[in-house]
Amino acid sequence: MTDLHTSPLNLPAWSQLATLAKAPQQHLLEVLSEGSLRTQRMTHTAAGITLDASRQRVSPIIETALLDLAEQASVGAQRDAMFRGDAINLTEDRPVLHVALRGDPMHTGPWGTDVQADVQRELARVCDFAEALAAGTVTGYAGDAITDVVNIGIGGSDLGPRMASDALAHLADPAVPGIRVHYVSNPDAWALWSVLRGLDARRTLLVVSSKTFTTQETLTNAASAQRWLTDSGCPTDQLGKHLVAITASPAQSAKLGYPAERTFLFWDWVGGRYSVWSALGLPLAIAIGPQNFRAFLAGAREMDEHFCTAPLAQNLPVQMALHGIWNRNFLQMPTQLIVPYASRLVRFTPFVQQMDMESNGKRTHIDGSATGIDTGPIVWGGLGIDGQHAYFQLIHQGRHSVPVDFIGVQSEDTPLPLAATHHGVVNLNLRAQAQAMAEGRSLEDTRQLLLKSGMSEAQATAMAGHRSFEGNIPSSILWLDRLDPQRLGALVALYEHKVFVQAAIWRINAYDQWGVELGKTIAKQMEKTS
Ligand SMILES: O=P(O)(O)OC[C@H]1O[C@H](O)[C@H](O)[C@@H](O)[C@@H]1O
Repeated sequence: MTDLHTSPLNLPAWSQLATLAKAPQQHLLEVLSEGSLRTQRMTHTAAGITLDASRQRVSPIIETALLDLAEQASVGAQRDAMFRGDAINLTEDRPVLHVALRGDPMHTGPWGTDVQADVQRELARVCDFAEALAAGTVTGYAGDAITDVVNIGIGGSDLGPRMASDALAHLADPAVPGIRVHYVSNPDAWALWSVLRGLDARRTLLVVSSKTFTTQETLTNAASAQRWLTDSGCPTDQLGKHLVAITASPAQSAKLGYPAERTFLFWDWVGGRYSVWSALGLPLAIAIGPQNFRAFLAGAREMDEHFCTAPLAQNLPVQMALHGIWNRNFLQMPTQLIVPYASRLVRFTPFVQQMDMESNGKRTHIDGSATGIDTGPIVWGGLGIDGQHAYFQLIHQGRHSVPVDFIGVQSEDTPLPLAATHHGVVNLNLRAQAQAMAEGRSLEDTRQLLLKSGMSEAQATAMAGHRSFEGNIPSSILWLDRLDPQRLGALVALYEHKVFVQAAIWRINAYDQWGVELGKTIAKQMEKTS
């Protein structure tokens, strides 16, 4: 790769944006009063997801400068290098090819035939195994069909499949007996016991998910769960019937006794936090069925195609990344709130939190120099409606300015008689919050309202400060047509590419995570000396 900047500070568009940020800007209330033309211009759809970015604090001239920044930072060339399999993870000298995991099974992508063959082979193994489980042909030591799967893994080996299993829980029909999938990540004894105590060891399968197969927390839980199996009657020489390993280090899992035919592989070029598309998605494939798992991959592929082909001005991940950079680096907003309004997306924010913060929480450029600018935002949040009754107060009236991603679902098909009423309440609230945050309510408007409600002049003046809202809080709304495997796949890929684009502009390596090492090293030293 040639001609890549080392710091965005050297790019002309960065200086232009810095100048624009100092100039007075219109309040969002005024901006939005321009009407629907702005909304049309700033609303784009791909893969069943519509991004309405009209409430971002950008004027047309800022939008153009942001697009210039993406061009000058060679985002397109960097994207192509990732899809080609160049070793863009420079500190670990590895390609970054999670996109190949959801590539078209019928057409080899730019990553080439070797990667394609490996990916499709493991995907077929995963789907076959999920099918065999569903058919009841996978049995335990006493010959009983497996009914419960316990995924033991942490970080990237937990958050993705767990988030997606929750988001797509409606695909498991409670009237049809299926396989129940449980997740255990924390090595606290209760976390494991609270799952195992309800299970029958003869019908339980342990799926130990770990890229490295050296993670202390996961190995502690795995050893403890194996002990529970043997104490419950499983003969030691039959333990293999209850074990599955998912790993990029098969030598390591073999050493710990995991049978090769029950070991599902991924590779060092898949980052843990980008691994839900790989064999690591096995618990998800079990929970929702292989066909739905393939649809999840297909949705991500649709977003990949959009990312690779749509002009930058209409490119969803590029637009989200640029608005994030404007908020982070030029409007000095250090956090990013993500609030899904569909309760099934309850784990989406923690999932993106790992993906974004572990990827872009960096202070060193790719060339080893210090960035000198802020990089990845502090990602936080949770379900929107619940948040309204908790921390939204600070967003509306606190002194921090917090940009928001609202995530909503257009159509709802829960078979509850009043489902449409529920859905109306949820989406009405989403829209109301986005509007309230953007427009606010001025001191004078508030005072007038209070007077109209019957307050005296003195009372209204005293109360107005407490009851007015500055507004001007930037937000985007992401509307999913519906919550299905395809849209969920596309949504996850959208955030992955947003993170990629920001890293490409900041010129940091989004794909290593040296920051988690020091604590682990100290824990090991402490273990030795205690
Ligand atoms: O999959 P494993 O090798 O067990 O790693 C599990 C997790 O732990 C690490 O500390 C990293 O911070 C994560 O990126 C990773 O997903």
